Amino acid sequence: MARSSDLGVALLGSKFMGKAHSNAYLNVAKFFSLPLNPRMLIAAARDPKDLRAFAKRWGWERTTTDWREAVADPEVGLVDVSTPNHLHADQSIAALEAGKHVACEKPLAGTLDDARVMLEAARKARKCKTFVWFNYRRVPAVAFARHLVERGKLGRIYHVRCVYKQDWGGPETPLLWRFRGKDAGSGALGDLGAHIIDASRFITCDEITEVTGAMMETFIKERAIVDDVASKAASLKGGGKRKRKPKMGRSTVDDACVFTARFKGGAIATFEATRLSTGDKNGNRIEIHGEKGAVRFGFNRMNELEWYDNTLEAGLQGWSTIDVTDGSAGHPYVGNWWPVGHGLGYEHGFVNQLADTCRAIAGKKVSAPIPDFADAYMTQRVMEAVVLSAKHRSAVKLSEVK
Ligand SMILES: NC(=O)C1=CN([C@@H]2O[C@H](COP(=O)(O)OP(=O)(O)OC[C@H]3O[C@@H](n4cnc5c(N)ncnc54)[C@H](OP(=O)(O)O)[C@@H]3O)[C@@H](O)[C@H]2O)C=CC1
Ligand SMILES: O=C1CO[C@H](CO)[C@@H](O)[C@@H]1O
Repeated sequence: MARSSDLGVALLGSKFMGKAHSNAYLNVAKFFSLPLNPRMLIAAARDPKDLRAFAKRWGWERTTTDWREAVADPEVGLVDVSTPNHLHADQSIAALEAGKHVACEKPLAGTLDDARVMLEAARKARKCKTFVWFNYRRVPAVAFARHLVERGKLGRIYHVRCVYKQDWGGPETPLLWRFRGKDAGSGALGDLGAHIIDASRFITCDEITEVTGAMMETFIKERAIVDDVASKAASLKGGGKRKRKPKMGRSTVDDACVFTARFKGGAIATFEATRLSTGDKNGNRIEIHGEKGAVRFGFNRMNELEWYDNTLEAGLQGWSTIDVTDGSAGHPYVGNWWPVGHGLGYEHGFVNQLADTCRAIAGKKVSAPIPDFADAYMTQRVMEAVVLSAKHRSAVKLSEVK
């Protein structure tokens, strides 16, 4: 039975992110004391059999293959958009028009045009709050790096260096929606680059003003077409059930991209995002160097933050590794989980973000900004500047990208 403190949730999409978010809805109220608790009301996807099994496993009360039915449900207060990028606009806007809060996966949209109409819809729906699942903001080490910047520990920032390197995009991986421009918008740029653009803006508390020297490359031009049978098994691990000689289709997105950028505060930055970094699985890494200190974060050691204090006397200087697992020492979120030293994993970022989302919906303060549509639109503009810079082989000022 619904309680007044319940937040009815409709989840759109039930695969990778559908699971990550379901895990968050299941666990958030067990680890955080919240002003309202999510109720897993209705899950929507295309395949009814898969969907029923998913709902049973994760505890969703109802299912539908019609996402509009889920969005319109009067008991739903929050619509969670966990579908491919080309659906984010229609689904988010329908939810906002129905008076629901929206938590949409990243990137905000496949295209800047879609992102713009989403932003306009969010502005019109004054009573509704919007959130974008840039989950790395809620990794304790990343949130702690921002705290250090806010406390002036780095001083003036000179360098921002970001890479997001994965290797699942080899020729064996079929033409998933992630390789189709009309569904994904872009490839490595929107999939991986969006995360590090967002994280760099978040940690530095600064905005990118110019993108230069972008290169985007589609190394693998054709991939096996995913037929209906294979699509159920095909995944980021590659393969799935293949025909002997599969029909091939054109990949219309970048496999990799690199660019440089300038921040308003004067820092210069390098970015690299790739699905073809052989040997790298989730190589999300950010390094920031300032006048007074520097930080380095790497997802492979996500419970640690490397720190260099440039204000110490010369003989005492050196990189140190902070074990970011001590809530009582001010490390964000971890106090809600395990005793010191019993770190967190990938999935906890989503739970931490959901806790802050529930607080924000209830009008409570959160310790660091959760990206809303306006915030994620800034990241989308940077992505567009990258596309324009690569296309015209030129520098692009963000003021030229609206
Ligand atoms: N924050 C993060 O770290 C991550 C974010 N993402 C983002 O999450 C979103 C979803 O990605 P992910 O969960 O990996 O995607 P999946 O391909 O794993 O799942 C997509 C889901 O959307 C449903 N769907 C509805 N309509 C369509 C359609 N036309 N084409 C394809 N699927 C459809 C699918 O239904 P059915 O099950 O019936 O096929 C499926 O449940 C993307 O925006 C992506 O960028 C993804 C991974 C990590
Ligand atoms: O955000 C993301 C991070 O990694 C995934 C793959 O492992 C991406 O495809 C995804 O969209």
